[in-house]
Amino acid sequence: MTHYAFPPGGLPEQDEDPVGTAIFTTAYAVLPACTHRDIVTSLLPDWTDTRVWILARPLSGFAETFAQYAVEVAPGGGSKRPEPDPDAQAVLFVAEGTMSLILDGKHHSLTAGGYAYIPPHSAWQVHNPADNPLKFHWVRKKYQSVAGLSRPDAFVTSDLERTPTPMPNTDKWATTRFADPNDLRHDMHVNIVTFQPGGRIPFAETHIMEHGLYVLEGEADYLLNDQWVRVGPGDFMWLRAFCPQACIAKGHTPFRYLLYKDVNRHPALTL
Ligand SMILES: NC(=O)N[C@H](N)C(=O)O
Repeated sequence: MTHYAFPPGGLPEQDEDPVGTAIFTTAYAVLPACTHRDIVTSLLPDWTDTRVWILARPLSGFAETFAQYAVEVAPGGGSKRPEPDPDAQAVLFVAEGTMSLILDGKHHSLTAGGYAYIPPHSAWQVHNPADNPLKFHWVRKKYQSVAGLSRPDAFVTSDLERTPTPMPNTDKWATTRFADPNDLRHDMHVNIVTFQPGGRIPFAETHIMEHGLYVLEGEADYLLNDQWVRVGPGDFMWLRAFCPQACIAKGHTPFRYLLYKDVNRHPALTL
């Protein structure tokens, strides 16, 4: 059965040795699942009974484009004003529990695998109507509008309803695309990438798109710049533009991750 990872939370034992697997460099970061404990969560204005692991944010003036959160909403919690920035668009991806989403006046109920694209200037609300926690991933990006192009339409779907598109020349690497790649109104994609055991990115991809990469299930060796790192469920990777990347899926089950990338726009020019 498909499983979608989420930060484990909890507290480490006081006699544990600190695990030194987190990596932070100017080109990439690795925040392993074991670093996502209770004491690194944030609370947000206008959200009740909710805690958030903020995994990525624009950081340095090198034009990072997105923020990425893992959000845990206790029963009865949620928000009537989830997004303070009207220019921000969002992708919500449910890992566990039930999400009640009101989007532009329409009600949607999302369970594990559920996916919502929320354009900028949308009216939306999120609540947890169930008796168990709602756990979801939230990617935020300020929408970069273009003269003559309207904003993209909202949509709600599920990983379980989508058919992954195989990558060229392989049956071991496929991408589940939620937005139409030819629809230039979109300036970000949040896809799910799936590798069968032994599947690989067989060269060091080096491109302008930034990535937030949350491992949903399975294991792999991942190349970041010049370093190979073993990653598994709940590990998060942040890659700045042009950071070389490749991977080899290990183990006996599919390796899957939620992948943010910025797309379809000119880079801003500075003097
Ligand atoms: N690291 C990745 O999975 N990269 C993808 N091939 C991508 O950039 O779409």
